[in-house]
Amino acid sequence: MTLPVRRSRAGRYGARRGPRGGKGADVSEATREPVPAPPGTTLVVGAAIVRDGRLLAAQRAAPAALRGGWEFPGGKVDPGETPVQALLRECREELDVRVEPGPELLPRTGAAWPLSERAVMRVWLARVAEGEPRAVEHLALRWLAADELLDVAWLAADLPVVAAVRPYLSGAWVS
Ligand SMILES: Nc1nc2c([nH]c(=O)n2[C@H]2C[C@H](O)[C@@H](COP(=O)(O)OP(=O)(O)OP(=O)(O)O)O2)c(=O)[nH]1
Repeated sequence: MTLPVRRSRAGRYGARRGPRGGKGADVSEATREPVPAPPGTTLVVGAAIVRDGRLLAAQRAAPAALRGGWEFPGGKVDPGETPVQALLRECREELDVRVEPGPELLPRTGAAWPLSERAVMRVWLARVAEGEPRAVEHLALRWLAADELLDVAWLAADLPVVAAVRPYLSGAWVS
């Protein structure tokens, strides 16, 4: 069966379907040209770290309004940094691990996942290449199996991303 492609986006990102059809989203290679956030928009990056069929979720400690909410490890891209550099830095700072980014998880519409009126997030599938994640800045970490994905209170904007990760929990995207 030929899987549908999103032609308008495929050219820009070199997007391809995931190995199992990637029902929730398209993926692209981490090495593609970075896509800047629209002017006036903060670009956040997140790592969907998968191991043994589980997704790593991290519980925010701050600010107060977000404390207790669960998210993808990551943060804002600093000036002069590429998004992938920011992803690696944030995972080192927050989890004390080196991650290896895989394909980017793309929303069906738009260049990135909307977080708010002023922020968007780009998310890469990733695996731990070195170290064991520990909650350096977060309250807690959890490895969530497919049937546990919604057991934690994700930040609202993350829910579509979590749904998009689900088909990739098999780790089959790791070549
Ligand atoms: N890291 C991360 N941030 C998220 C997610 N979902 C979501 O809405 N956000 C929001 C929360 C924050 O308002 C913003 C990211 O800011 P951050 O505080 O993580 O960034 P940072 O580590 O660079 O922190 P700072 O230098 O600004 O203190 O994006 C997510 O899954 N991961």
